[in-house]
Amino acid sequence: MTLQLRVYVPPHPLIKHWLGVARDAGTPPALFKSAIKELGRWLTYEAAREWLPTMETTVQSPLSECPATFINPEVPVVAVPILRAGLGLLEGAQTVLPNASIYHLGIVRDEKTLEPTCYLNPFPEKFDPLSRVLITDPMLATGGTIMKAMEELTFRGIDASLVRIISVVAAPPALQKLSVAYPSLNIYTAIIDEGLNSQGYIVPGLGDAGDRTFGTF
Ligand SMILES: O=P(O)(O)OC[C@H]1O[C@H](OP(=O)(O)OP(=O)(O)O)[C@H](O)[C@@H]1O
Ligand SMILES: O=c1cc[nH]c(=O)[nH]1
Ligand SMILES: [Mg+2]
Repeated sequence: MTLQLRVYVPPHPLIKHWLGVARDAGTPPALFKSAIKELGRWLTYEAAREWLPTMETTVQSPLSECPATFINPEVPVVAVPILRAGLGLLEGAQTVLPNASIYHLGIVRDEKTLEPTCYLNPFPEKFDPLSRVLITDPMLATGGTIMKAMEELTFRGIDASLVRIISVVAAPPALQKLSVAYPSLNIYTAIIDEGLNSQGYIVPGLGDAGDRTFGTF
């Protein structure tokens, strides 16, 4: 598979640790949710590098004036959790990006056809084209869901190169689709798995992320 887009798998011990906890079928929902939150925190930290806009100024230290760099408050930072499972990652992301505006995007895939349906879209008609957008969705499987999310954003003026996707497990079909449609996109994931089973679940994956987060088995 040839990928043009940039897919980062940060080699961080905390990311590996929480991925192991999330993968373990014996992990109960409360701990699973904590693991996903931690992954959201560290993946967002990694994704923010060279993405969050900064501004240069000076501050007066107790001893003298010195240069200082701050996050530029004029550039909108937008987080888009894909319901339901993206909410767990969002919790961690918000610890890194406390001032982000949150737009909850509801997309569910049909369990038989695997086709995504959007049931909640609170987006404005147009976003500020300079907006930095973080999409949170733990599972990139067939890619139907994430492609729909990208379509809804780019249609409203978002530049794909300013989007960061954080996911826990990404599979080749999703990465292939994103690569063809959005070559300038950047994805941060805890792992890239082998592929999908006949029901569209990622193998080895971690099962149904939404059900495991919210205890709906
Ligand atoms: O790449 P795809 O094949 O489209 O699958 C990935 C999507 O499937 C899951 O959501 P699901 O539809 O189960 O909704 P949920 O989060 O509400 O459980 C997951 O959270 C992703 O959003
Ligand atoms: O493995 C998968 C694939 C899609 N959605 C999930 O929650 N898990
Ligand atoms: Mg689900």
